[in-house]
Amino acid sequence: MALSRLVLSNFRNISAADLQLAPAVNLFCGANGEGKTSLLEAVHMLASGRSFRSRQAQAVITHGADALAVFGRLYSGVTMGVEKRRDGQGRIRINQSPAETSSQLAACLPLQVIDSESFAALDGGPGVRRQLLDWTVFHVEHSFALHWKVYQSALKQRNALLRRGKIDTNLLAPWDQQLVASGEQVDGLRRGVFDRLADLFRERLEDLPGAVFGDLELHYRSGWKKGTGLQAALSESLSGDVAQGFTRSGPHRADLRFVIHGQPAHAVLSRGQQKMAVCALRTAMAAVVVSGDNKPVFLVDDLPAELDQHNQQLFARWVSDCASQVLVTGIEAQVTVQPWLALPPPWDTPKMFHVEHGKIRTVDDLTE
Ligand SMILES: Nc1ncnc2c1ncn2[C@@H]1O[C@H](COP(=O)(O)OP(=O)(O)OP(=O)(O)O)[C@@H](O)[C@H]1O
Repeated sequence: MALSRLVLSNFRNISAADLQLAPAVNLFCGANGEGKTSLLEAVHMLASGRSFRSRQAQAVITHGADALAVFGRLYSGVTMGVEKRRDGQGRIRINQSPAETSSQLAACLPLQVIDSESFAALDGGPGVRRQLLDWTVFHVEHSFALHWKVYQSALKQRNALLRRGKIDTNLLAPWDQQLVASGEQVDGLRRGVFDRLADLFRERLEDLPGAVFGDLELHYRSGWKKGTGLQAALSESLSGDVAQGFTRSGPHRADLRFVIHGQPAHAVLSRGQQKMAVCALRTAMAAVVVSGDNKPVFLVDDLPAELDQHNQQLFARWVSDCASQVLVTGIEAQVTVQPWLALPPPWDTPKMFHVEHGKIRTVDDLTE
């Protein structure tokens, strides 16, 4: 669901901004360090309650200010607000009422971010890829959040017992039961979504220049021994789990693998090819969610970096097929606007903003 209005106060170097956003493409251009990424970061905070660059809200609040606030209105009329204070307190509101969890924000405003950290989908740890799969499952399978929560709480209890060392294994039984019941559910929901995701990912790879993409395979790993039930896997690894003090099998160890001729994809693909593989994955994730009826918003930090013009245009087309809206940053306005101009309306008429010293203004003329 697209954002129609975005209001910020004391967000990094942006002391105040009140923006009317276009329903499709919004471009934010300016020199280094002027506040472009901060603006995307603010939208991310609105959709999740946290920054994508810093764990500490204090780092994000403008130096010398006590609190930051981000407010957004969606084209549907829904309003959302996040406030963070320097003392660690904060507030989340949806339609002016307090929200209990940040996942309520995520449900209102599904978001995809593509920035320099996105390469971690290929070269980072399994946790990053698990999160990507789970983002997709969360938005299409409404029971997923509950099963995952139950699983994580059982896992915490089981690990606490395992850490004690010599334990009566009967004590583990109730937690194992909960772990198996919720863990099999989590795995089943992930598998169903993964199959759709893998098909849509492959479709996008077919658009890409370079035979190497024909050899790129995406695999799902459940987190325990193939062909075994979770209960059997837990029993089999029990002595090792007791020795190590934690549970080594289960959906908390799930992973997605990107493989080319048996090698991790990031060891084979060029940097630009890696970025396109990430873009293919992110837009495939969004396309899975679209069939669930809530189109995501894309935040793209410096789209032109590493991509030639053909790939930028391809990405713009993928986004226009699966997103409700995109906010893109770039340094040169003329370069940043190019990929969108050949798309069908309303994607061909980007709204342009210039960002300078934390001040954001709309511009009509690209040479301004
Ligand atoms: N808490 C803060 N208070 C005030 N200013 C901050 C704070 N944190 C960061 N800044 C400054 O805000 C500016 C915004 O940086 P941002 O990353 O948004 O720039 P950018 O336009 O995306 O640049 P680039 O093109 O280099 O990526 C930087 O100059 C940074 O030093």
